[in-house]
Amino acid sequence: MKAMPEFALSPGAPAASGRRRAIVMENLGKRFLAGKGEYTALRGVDLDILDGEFVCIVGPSGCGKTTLLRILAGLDTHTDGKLAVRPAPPGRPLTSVVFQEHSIFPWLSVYDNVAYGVRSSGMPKAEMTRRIDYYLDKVGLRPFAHAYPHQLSGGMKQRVSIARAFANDPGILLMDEPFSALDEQNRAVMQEELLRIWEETRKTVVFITHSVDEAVLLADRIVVLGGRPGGVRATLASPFPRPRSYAALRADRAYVDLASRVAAHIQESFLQTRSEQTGDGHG
Ligand SMILES: Nc1ncnc2c1ncn2[C@@H]1O[C@H](COP(=O)(O)OP(=O)(O)OP(=O)(O)O)[C@@H](O)[C@H]1O
Repeated sequence: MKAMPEFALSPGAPAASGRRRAIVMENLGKRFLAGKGEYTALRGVDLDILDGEFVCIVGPSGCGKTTLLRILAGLDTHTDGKLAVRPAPPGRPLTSVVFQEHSIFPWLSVYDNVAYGVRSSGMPKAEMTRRIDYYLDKVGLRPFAHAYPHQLSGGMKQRVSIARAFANDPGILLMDEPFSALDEQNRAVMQEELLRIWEETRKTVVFITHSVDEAVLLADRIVVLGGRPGGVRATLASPFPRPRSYAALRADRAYVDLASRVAAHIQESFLQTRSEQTGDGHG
């Protein structure tokens, strides 16, 4: 995907924190055609995401989380406001997306699935092999490099998607509920694996989840979307140092406090979303 031309309007200027902004959304909105009218899924979204920041987006069902991610991924376009994404360095993709359902090719081996994007980057073969092996190791799939997707569990397939996304080395990693189809044990393992890889790469990540615990474990900042049309209802900064582990975090009183605050904002957004549902021209 190409860098969006509006970035010229806001060329990587530092945010108040002094860190560069990776994504700038100003009054961003999305209207879908719905029957003879239109349906506004997002309205007035003002949100900056900083370089190297791990942002989790939470909010009630239908508030526009996936719509927002699809717009950031260039899979859909915004209809109102401005969006600017800092261009990735030459030879690197602007974004990579990991979806809820793994999206790996059944006819390719684990190795070839992870290699898929990197192969078209023009990278020298030795470096490519080193990078793919590195991420296969990170997600514990090196012994399965020559296996095919039908020989893997759901958790292993999702690991392939994650290894591929990191191996592509995108400017921004977008994740839409990547662990929600996994059982609790696999989910906990994957969250810690993701944290470990992220610690090493410090990529800009936008991660959608329905799980408050997951958001608190992973995020530097949690953004609560809500309402109909959806918009930013709250943003909460995480006070927890890194590296993090679930065990240590759960024993921290501040963890319970932050999780309760996030849950309260989501509940508030849910009630607001429900009360705004009537007369929306949808369905
Ligand atoms: N292509 C489309 N055409 C019309 N309406 C759409 C389209 N895509 C999404 N919507 C509507 O936009 C709203 C937001 O949908 P979206 O999938 O972004 O919500 P969400 O917060 O990700 O929900 P969930 O948590 O259930 O996945 C919903 O009301 C949905 O029906």
